[in-house]
Amino acid sequence: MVQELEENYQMASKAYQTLNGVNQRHIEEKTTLQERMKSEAAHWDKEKNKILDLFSSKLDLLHSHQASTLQELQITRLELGKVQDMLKPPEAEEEHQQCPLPETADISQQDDAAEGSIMPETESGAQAQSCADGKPSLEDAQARLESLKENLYKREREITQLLQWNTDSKGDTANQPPCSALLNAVILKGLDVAARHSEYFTTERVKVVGQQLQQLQGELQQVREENKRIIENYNSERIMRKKYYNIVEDMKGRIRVFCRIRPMSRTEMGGGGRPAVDCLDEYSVTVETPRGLKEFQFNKVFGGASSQEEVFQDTSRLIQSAIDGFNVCIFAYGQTGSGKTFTMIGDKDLKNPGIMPRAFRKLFEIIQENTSKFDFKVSAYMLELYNDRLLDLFVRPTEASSRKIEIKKDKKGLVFAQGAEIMGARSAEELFALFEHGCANRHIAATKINLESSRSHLIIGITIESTNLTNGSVSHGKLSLVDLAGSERAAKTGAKDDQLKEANSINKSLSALGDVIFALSTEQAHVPYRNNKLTVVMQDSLGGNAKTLMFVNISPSNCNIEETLTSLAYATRVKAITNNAQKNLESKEIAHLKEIILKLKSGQPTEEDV
Ligand SMILES: Nc1ncnc2c1ncn2[C@@H]1O[C@H](COP(=O)(O)OP(=O)(O)OP(=O)(O)O)[C@@H](O)[C@H]1O
Repeated sequence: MVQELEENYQMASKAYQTLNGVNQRHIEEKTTLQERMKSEAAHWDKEKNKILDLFSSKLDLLHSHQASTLQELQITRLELGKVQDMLKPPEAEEEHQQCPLPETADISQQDDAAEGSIMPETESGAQAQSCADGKPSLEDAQARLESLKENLYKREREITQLLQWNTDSKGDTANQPPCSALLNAVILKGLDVAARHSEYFTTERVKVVGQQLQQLQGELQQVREENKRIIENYNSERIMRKKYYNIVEDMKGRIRVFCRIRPMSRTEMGGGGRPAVDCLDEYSVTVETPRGLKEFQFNKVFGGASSQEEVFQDTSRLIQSAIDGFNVCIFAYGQTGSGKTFTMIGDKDLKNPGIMPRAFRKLFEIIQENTSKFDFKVSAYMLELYNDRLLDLFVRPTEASSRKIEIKKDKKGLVFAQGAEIMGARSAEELFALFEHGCANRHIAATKINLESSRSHLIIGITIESTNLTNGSVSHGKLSLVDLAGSERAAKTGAKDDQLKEANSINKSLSALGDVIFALSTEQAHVPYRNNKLTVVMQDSLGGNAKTLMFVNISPSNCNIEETLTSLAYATRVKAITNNAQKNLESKEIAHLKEIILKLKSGQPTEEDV
């Protein structure tokens, strides 16, 4: 007996030494990796600065181009004015100057003009006649004044349209721009007037004016094309800059934040609401506030027309990370009725499945592709945090209320739910069946804002153990999918009694989450994770070792502006949080030694004993 104990002790000591050696090696590997990461981060910082420099020089160029374009437009406007003056039939001047004669016209024409003989049979003819008679009628003068005023407004509108078109980068190139249309109209008008007043407008004169107009038209076309090119360059550089920024932020371990704007709901449209939120490009969202337009930047912005598939496409690489042994968390945050459940789960009859069902499918697709190289084990737990209580959704509600579930952290800082039912799944279908079973036990109620409002936070934890069949190394990945209950104001949702209690509990937990986010984003020494069960559950996802993706869901309507701004400010803070994602991988030796130690501890015989 003593000898056996001695042998066991020897074996444990040996195991301890081997583990120590492996540990040392890992520390060295970690140091090397840290150094490499540091130098890569420095490299990316340099790259980022280069990109920023390039961008600002391009921006300067764009500004100077825009200034010169504006100048040219001013000149064009003046030129147009001059051209109009030149084309103005002599009668207009006569009215203003009590029948003065064109300076350049010859004497015979002047005589004719004085008699009104070159005036065609227009109202101005009559006016000229009355002018020649020396008895201008008040009505005539007034009518003429009105028509001049109308002409002036028309010109003003044309010029404004012309300027507008030039500043609008999205002008349809296939369509003729208003400036060309305007010039063409001027040319035609000029030719018409010239034809009617052929004595005054000699062919030579018409030719010169025509040439000037054509030259002007060509210059305008050039300015237009250059403007378009500059704006295209500006837009593509803006997008490129943000892409690189995302890569750098990713490398730093920043939490990724995607913003999703849902379409206007029938209730919002019926209540006279109008859209006040817009996506500027795939990274920026703007909100019309009473204090002006506010812009927010995220790693990705999805508009109302984005499909569930598009949203998932940008998310799916995280599923691969979970299989590779990373701790991954995807969660949705937003006002009640903003589309969190639609994004995470899908619509009611799952015609438009969201991230969760798609993630289940993707998970097993990747597993299927790798079965020749790895052995996989998938298991899941499903909880809801309802009225400050953690409930197991895999058991009946009556049983769930008597179960005690505690959130614990393992040595690597990974959160797990002690006391929760953990179910294995061998296919996407099995996992989905488990999920549906859990969903049936959830707390859902109708509020004034959302007919199927989630009254609890939903937390699904999927663990993936994969054993490399070649070298025996084992990795443990975790995929946490969280659909948070919506932040809300009781007055707006019409909550009473039990619903008010639910709403208070939801708001309390979200406020605790806000405190954690604030502490992390401002790098405080103390992070108040323990203030609420929600923050305890999410502690390895925020500021922990997870690769985290947050969806901030928002309504597009002007009636939700306040909530939208709060959510976007919340999400902007989350963007600043850095996680330290690490792969949970053990070599074959460590996994084996751990198994032996466990067996020794429990007094079971080991393979070596046999
Ligand atoms: N992108 C979208 N496209 C179409 N319909 C959407 C979209 N997002 C949300 N909806 C619809 O809007 C309504 C509210 O969405 P959802 O239930 O997902 O909101 P929620 O944020 O989860 O609300 P709560 O916090 O109250 O649970 C649902 O009818 C949903 O189908």
